[in-house]
Amino acid sequence: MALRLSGVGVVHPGGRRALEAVDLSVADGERIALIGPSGAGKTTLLRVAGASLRPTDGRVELLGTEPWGLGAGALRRLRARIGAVHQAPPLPPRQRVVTAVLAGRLGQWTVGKALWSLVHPADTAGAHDALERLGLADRLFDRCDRLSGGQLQRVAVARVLYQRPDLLLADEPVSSLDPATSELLVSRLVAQSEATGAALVASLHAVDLALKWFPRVVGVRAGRVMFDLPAGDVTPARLQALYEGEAAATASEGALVDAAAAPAMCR
Ligand SMILES: Nc1ncnc2c1ncn2[C@@H]1O[C@H](COP(=O)(O)OP(=O)(O)OP(=O)(O)O)[C@@H](O)[C@H]1O
Repeated sequence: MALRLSGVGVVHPGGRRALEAVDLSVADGERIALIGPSGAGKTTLLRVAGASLRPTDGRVELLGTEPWGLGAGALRRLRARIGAVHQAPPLPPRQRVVTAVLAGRLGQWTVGKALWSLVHPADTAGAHDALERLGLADRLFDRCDRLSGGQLQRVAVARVLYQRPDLLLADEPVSSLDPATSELLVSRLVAQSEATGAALVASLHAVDLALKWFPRVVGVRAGRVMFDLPAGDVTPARLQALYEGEAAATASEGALVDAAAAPAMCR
């Protein structure tokens, strides 16, 4: 099992509850899209799934291990098996594209090799190959601050392709991208999952992409899983129920929706 969350709750500093009693299991090789309105808790859920945020309540099992019972070294090795694409890729502006891509494997290399690769890129052919899959091979030696926002997002995806993680987590990887580039990025993440058997969990505001590329779709609203369904069962009515409470939920200072009061198809 790639990921198992049981009764997970998160209260952020300041007291805002972002997740409540979330149960979610993701098998090896499975592809899941997280959808839901802004502030629903998707990023928080992905941070818990990537062991970068310890939940306030509940249990997390990640690639067969409970991350929060591990020592620092074992936790670092576990995190090196997880690949994450963020909404705004944290790429140092002066870094060269090749170095940014090779950084995907820093966690898997010895400290010496990792430090040396910052000066002398160790595997330019590998970085070139990953960038080629995203149509960006000609920018291999450019600096990151010479790239557009969309090109930077492609570099961030090239980095996880190069990393070859066992679990792929993508937090709105196509925010502010044009439709063709969005399609390219999602298709490459899906191809990577299929080729390597890595599970893929991606949050997406583009519902059409979620339904097209992901066999299973999880609707999240106000910190709770509202539905967890095969893509073919996500009807317009379910989507309306998921998104229609957005304004009300925001207005009530993040108050959680009572699951018992949720529509019948929710669980
Ligand atoms: N670091 C933080 N400190 C305090 N509150 C936070 C923090 N991160 C998120 N929150 C709050 O937790 C709730 C869920 O936020 P989260 O970012 O997980 O939602 P989201 O579904 O990813 O939203 P979006 O689609 O807009 O990215 C929100 O109410 C948000 O304000």
